[in-house]
Amino acid sequence: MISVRVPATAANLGPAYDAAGLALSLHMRVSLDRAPEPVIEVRGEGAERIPQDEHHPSYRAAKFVAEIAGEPDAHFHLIQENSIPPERGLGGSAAALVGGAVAANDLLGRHLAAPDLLNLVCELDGHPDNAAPALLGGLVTGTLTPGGVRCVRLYPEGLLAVVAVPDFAVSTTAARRALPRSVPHRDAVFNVGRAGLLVGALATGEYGLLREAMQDRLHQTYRAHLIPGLWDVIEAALENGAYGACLSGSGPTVLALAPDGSCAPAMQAAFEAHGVRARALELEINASGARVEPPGEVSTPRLQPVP
Ligand SMILES: Nc1ncnc2c1ncn2[C@@H]1O[C@H](COP(=O)(O)OP(=O)(O)O)[C@@H](O)[C@H]1O
Ligand SMILES: N[C@@H](CCOP(=O)(O)O)C(=O)O
Repeated sequence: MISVRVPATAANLGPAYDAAGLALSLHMRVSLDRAPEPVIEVRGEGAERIPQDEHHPSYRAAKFVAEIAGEPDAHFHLIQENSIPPERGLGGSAAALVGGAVAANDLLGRHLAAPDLLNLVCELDGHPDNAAPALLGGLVTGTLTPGGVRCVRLYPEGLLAVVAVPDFAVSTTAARRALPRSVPHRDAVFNVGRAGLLVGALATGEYGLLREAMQDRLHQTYRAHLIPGLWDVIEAALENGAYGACLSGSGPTVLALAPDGSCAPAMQAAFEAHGVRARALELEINASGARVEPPGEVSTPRLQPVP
């Protein structure tokens, strides 16, 4: 059986909608073996919200890889041990796709080279801002082009990701449906400037710029009605030491980039003031991305809330 450990990701980082994402120290493990018929087992965080059949994203990705490897009739035994809360804006579905694709590629003889794997998982997810950092680790900024994914990976140092994870789900599909078909030109200009500043600040360590650089006009405003307290939680993070804060992916989780975890209780309290129970987690930036685990090096991924 091949086991792959895959990190959660926070996409968008405010203005970089569908363009940038950060890998986080919160993981799932996807284990895969050949089997005479499909067997899917899901354990851990949010298992009841995850398909336990061939619709499981890891299974679907594994089948895509099997087709490319010339084995369209292959079946698998899949075990997922999960610590990434599903439908919370922490890239759970992308991580599952990445885990299934990487495990199947290893199991079936590595027919896909690294760039092909990257293209496959980003295409399956529909946008590269979760799948690319889940596969590669660090901060990845990039885009889908007719020639495949083009991206750059950075590793910002001295930065913690504090996330406040509400106890309700928002599906990415529903949150994408909430977006308008067109936006005012001035809002597009607003975001282009901030997205550039964001990547520059994260590349150079000028984190004092993040407060401005993590502002957005392309998606958060249109999604705010789905997340009670969004603006107050962002404000609470900024008032309690965070460099910058925003919606994580399509939400409902709120992400703060900070020097330490001191903004966590205030973020949690701000959600509570709106009747939302939330767990606050202090996460590090994951540098390795998806990693095939050597046999014997199997640790159970655990979700550890801030006490
Ligand atoms: N951690 C996870 N593990 C496995 N499947 C997941 C996970 N998170 C989400 N999914 C699956 O992907 C579907 C789409 O999830 P999505 O709304 O994109 O959530 P997320 O923001 O967590 O990626 C879910 O309905 C679920 O079937
Ligand atoms: N750019 C996407 C990111 C979705 O991230 P997820 O973690 O919510 O799946 C979007 O904003 O729709």
